[in-house]
Amino acid sequence: MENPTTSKVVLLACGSFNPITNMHLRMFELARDHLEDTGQYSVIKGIISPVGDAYKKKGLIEASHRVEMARLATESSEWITVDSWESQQSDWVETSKVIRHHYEELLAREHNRDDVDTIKYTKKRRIEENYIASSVHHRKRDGPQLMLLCGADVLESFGIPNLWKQEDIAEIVGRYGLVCVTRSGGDPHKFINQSDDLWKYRKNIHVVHEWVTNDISATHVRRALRRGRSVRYLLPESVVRYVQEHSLYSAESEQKNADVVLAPFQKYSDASTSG
Ligand SMILES: Nc1ncnc2c1ncn2[C@@H]1O[C@H](COP(=O)(O)OP(=O)(O)OP(=O)(O)O)[C@@H](O)[C@H]1O
Ligand SMILES: NC(=O)c1ccc[n+]([C@@H]2O[C@H](COP(=O)(O)O)[C@@H](O)[C@H]2O)c1
Ligand SMILES: [Zn+2]
Repeated sequence: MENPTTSKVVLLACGSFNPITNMHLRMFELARDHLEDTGQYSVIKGIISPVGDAYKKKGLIEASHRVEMARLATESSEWITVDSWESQQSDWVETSKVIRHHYEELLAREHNRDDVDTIKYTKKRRIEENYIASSVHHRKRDGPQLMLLCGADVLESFGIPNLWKQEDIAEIVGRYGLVCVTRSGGDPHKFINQSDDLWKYRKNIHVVHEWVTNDISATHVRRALRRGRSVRYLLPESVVRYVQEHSLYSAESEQKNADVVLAPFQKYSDASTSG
């Protein structure tokens, strides 16, 4: 029987998705199982938010392609969706602002079910049914929670100087919450233990252990593609087809932004030098 005190959760994953891989999709399934297994949460929706071109990461191809591939990849999911708001902003948007944007949308949707959404109608209807079912069964005072979903490498990147603002980390982890999926080579528990800031918010950080260690990375996929190797079964078939049809990922595309500083470094190094 369902626990009447469960909180509704929406999971938001920010990243390059250059291109989206099966592991990005698995990350959502693993996180939902983990959260629901605690008996405290009911996960009603997942959002993939590809970063905009202004992030300037090396090898980052146009957002329109990355968004379209993510759309194709999530077509068969009943609960994972893609949102292009972040990718359409002309400047790079800090993750804390992306979360705020989606949280405001979520609250607005709670009050107005007629708002426009990019997800197709059937998926929208299923998600809305979930909302309704959860609000009938679990009369929680507060609305749904939005949590950031990431791999352990993103959590560990919190420790890289000039990449994240301390107040943003505090807001993401303290106010919203983080779901972190283990990735080979990382040890999120150790990282949390060693950081006073993260330790303070440890109850808001849900570490999901991926037992089937999976080393799929978009870097590996791009490398295979520019060498003419197969990437079948690492990506959804529709994404493999899209990559082929548009001849994406070449030696040339990998050189994009090669001599440009990543947007957060640009932003925070400027801030520290300008006083
Ligand atoms: N194999 C994986 N295990 C756990 N998390 C993953 C895995 N692959 C990607 N992620 C997570 O998915 C999110 C988006 O990642 P991103 O788009 O950078 O993919 P990536 O495979 O790491 O790509 P790249 O190699 O270009 O960095 C991040 O939170 C990242 O940690
Ligand atoms: N300070 C910040 O808000 C900050 C810093 C670094 C990366 N990020 C985000 O984390 C994600 C990381 O993506 P990659 O792992 O593909 O680089 C991106 O969505 C990026 O915008 C945010
Ligand atoms: Zn990555």
